[in-house]
Amino acid sequence: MAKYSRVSESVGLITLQNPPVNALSAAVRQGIVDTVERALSDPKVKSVVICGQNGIFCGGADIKEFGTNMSGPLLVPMIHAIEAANKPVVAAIEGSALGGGLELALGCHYRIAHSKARLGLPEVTLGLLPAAGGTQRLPRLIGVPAALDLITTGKPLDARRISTYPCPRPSDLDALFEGVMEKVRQSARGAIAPVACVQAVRAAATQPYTQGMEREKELMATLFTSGQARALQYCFFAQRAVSRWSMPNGARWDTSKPRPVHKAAVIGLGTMGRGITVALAQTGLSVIAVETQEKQLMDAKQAVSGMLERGARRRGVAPALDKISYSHDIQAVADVDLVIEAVFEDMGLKKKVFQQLASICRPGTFLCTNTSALDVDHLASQTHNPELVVGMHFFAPAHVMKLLEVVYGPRSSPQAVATAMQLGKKMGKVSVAVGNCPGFVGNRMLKPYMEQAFFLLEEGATPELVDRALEEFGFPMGVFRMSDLSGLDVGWRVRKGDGLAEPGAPSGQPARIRQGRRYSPLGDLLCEQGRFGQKTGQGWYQYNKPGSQVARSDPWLHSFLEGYRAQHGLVARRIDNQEVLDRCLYALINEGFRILEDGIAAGPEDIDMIYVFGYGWPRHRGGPMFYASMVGLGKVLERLEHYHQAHPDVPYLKPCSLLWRLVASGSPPLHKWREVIRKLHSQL
Ligand SMILES: CCC[C@H](O)CC(=O)SCCNC(=O)CCNC(=O)[C@H](O)C(C)(C)COP(=O)([O-])OP(=O)([O-])OC[C@H]1O[C@@H](n2cnc3c(N)ncnc32)[C@H](O)[C@@H]1OP(=O)([O-])[O-]
Repeated sequence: MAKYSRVSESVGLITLQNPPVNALSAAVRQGIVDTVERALSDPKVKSVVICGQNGIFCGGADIKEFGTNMSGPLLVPMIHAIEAANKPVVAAIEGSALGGGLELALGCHYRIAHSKARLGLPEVTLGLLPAAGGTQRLPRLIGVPAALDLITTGKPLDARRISTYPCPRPSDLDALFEGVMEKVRQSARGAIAPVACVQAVRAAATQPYTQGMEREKELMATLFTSGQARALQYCFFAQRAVSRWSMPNGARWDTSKPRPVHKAAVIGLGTMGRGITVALAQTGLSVIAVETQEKQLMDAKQAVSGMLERGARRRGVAPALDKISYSHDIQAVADVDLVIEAVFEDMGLKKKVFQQLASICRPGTFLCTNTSALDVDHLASQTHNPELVVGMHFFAPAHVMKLLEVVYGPRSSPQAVATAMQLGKKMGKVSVAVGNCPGFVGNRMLKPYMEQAFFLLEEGATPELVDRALEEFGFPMGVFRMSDLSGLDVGWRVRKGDGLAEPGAPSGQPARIRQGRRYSPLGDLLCEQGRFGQKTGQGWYQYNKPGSQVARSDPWLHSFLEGYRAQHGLVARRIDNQEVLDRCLYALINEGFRILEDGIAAGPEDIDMIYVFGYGWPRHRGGPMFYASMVGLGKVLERLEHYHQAHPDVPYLKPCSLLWRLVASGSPPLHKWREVIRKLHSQL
């Protein structure tokens, strides 16, 4: 696991060998200890070089070992021994030196890095801190401010020449640490690792090395056993697991070959279409951007160019303006490899576009829709080759948000899914393959979550109370602030389409019952008043002016809620944070179990990654299904039953049969759920 050789007579060369990233497993650590000892005791050897095989220095500690009984030499004494060596030891860094890998390099006396190498301490993203001396050595090497930045964000750096480093000279250390701590607490949203990172670097800056190392060890011990570290490490593997997709018909990632896509088209240049165009062009594809309205086309061209220029400035590259050609004629897409339709969310309009595409595009062109909830199979049936049709559901802003739901219908070919998944990966997205149903995975689960929030308002809560509870849990925005941001009219249009938001219920039907179940018309009533959220300056909150983002509590809304309750004979009761979390989150999780039961998502990791990357679910809580497994499935079931008994007219609160089954089979850990689901499907 660490090869030893002697080069040029006097140089001992130690090569880390543990594909794919030379992670520091027990065997590698043992290999390093043995080979360092050998080099130091060989009188012919005057200096030692440590490098990694296959162009990568080292990806850090072996994360897979974290959940196990760790054996083998410890990293800290191993690195100390290298630092204490009486012969010069040099780290020769190619590819990546991350986490424990960089800490190993920091223990060496010199470091030489390839100009393309990436160096970083990403431990914080796994809920940990660099506890092999990283928080103590790095500030000593590059200064406190730069070390704080690297350690608290986990972002990697390119290798740089020393002359380009700013000179580390903090004038007021206390103010610096307080400032960083404040910033970290705000952006961490309840994550404890970034805070511990600041505390550890503070020890480096204020205490002797040995005491600093003690502090680092103590903080790491707290993090290591925290549920947050488990959740973040779960996310690391889940993010990689979702690329190994499978479909219920047995098609899989490793047996389906994607087709290369060089030229793509985007139809419809509203907010989504513009973002998708930018994302494709930045990936290096040629893009035909189509918008039939001349004025809209001109506006879109200006907006897309602006986005590309800003992005290029940030990344220090040339903007990919010449990758895009604009057209108001859909015929321009005749020779592309793949089309992404992003017109207005209206089935009639989308059907028409698909019929046109089917007759214009050359045979074999993949036709994708960016719908967020409509039936992909129905669109596929408008074409001659339904096997070439899949959904590519991007999230706004499409060139920024990491999530892509790739939606397959019953007739989508494995090759079409593989091609969309690979294109997503090229665009830097976390692509998750999901089945076709209204709302797919993400928006389908959002429905019961939002419904509960509305019901809580009817029962006595305020938007402020509900949002605060969800934000304290770790969401960047509560449900009502989010709804104001994305526009209340969007959901209103969908509810009208579903025959729910009729002004005045059909005769004989109470206003709070629709289609035989409890319904809250609160959102519809606000829309009827023209309160669409931020864009109109009023929604669940009030804003200084239309477009402003600073939400303020609105006395009008509070008296509106009181009037509404009085009109419907509802008596407001006290609702606490726990009830908000229980009702909103467990209703969402229950739908997640239904999605697994229906085979719409292949496993809980898929759902979790959709929520972490697309819906602001706090990463340090691992995603909704992971969270349910941490809370305990028995408890989730018991709470759902309790609330369903209290609200029998709310079907979303009725625990679904997969949850019952999992609890009946002893609440197995999340990685075993697939077995229970498989059994369930084989019995159906
Ligand atoms: C005492 C404290 C010590 C210390 O402070 C703690 C640490 O070091 S914490 C650690 C701090 N270090 C980090 O957080 C670095 C985490 N790693 C990365 O950021 C990227 O993997 C890297 C940039 C290295 C390569 O990117 P890429 O080229 O796009 O490749 P890829 O990402 O697709 O990975 C390929 C395969 O390798 C697997 N695997 C990777 N790393 C590890 C690991 N450390 N372990 C185990 N496995 C690892 C990965 O799961 C995947 O497996 P599979 O079965 O094929 O799905």
